[in-house]
Amino acid sequence: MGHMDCKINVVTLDHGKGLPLPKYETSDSAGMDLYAALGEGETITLGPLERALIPTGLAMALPHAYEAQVRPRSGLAAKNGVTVANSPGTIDADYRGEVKVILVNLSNDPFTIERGMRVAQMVIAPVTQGTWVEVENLDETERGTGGFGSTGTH
Ligand SMILES: O=c1ccn([C@H]2C[C@H](O)[C@@H](COP(=O)(O)OP(=O)(O)OP(=O)(O)O)O2)c(=O)[nH]1
Repeated sequence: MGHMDCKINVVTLDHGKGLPLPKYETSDSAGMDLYAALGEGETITLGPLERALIPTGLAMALPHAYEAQVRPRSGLAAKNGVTVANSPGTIDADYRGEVKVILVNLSNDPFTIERGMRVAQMVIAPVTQGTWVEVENLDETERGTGGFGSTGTH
């Protein structure tokens, strides 16, 4: 079965010019890696617990009822302790600004970001919007109000 297709209009911004568009690395990759669209020779160094907004050089128009999620790359997180501070970041379909990655360094060592580095990944997903139905009582269930570790304790 093929993947759902989602055509996304994209504009490449100046400082990202020359970088490839993000792509799926394998035929079944869920996310496309986002490149740091820093200027030629520009670097950003994150000290321990520091964060920064990393430009991707992309402005896009997702179709109605889609979103994009900015998620960490597991390699960066495991090797360098560098992750996405607001993970998953939410890109709304009506957002026309530059997509940015909020990277945070959770390690004890400084981490330097260079132009073209793959700093995060972006997953395209369909959006469901909920509609409230206000009622007096909720139906009864086996779980009831139990949560936060309530199962398996008796
Ligand atoms: O990691 C992210 C998260 C958000 N955005 C952009 C796209 C998104 O559509 C917009 C607003 O994001 P969000 O709703 O998460 O931010 P907010 O703090 O609630 O701001 P706003 O009041 O502008 O909605 O910012 C990014 O570029 N990267």
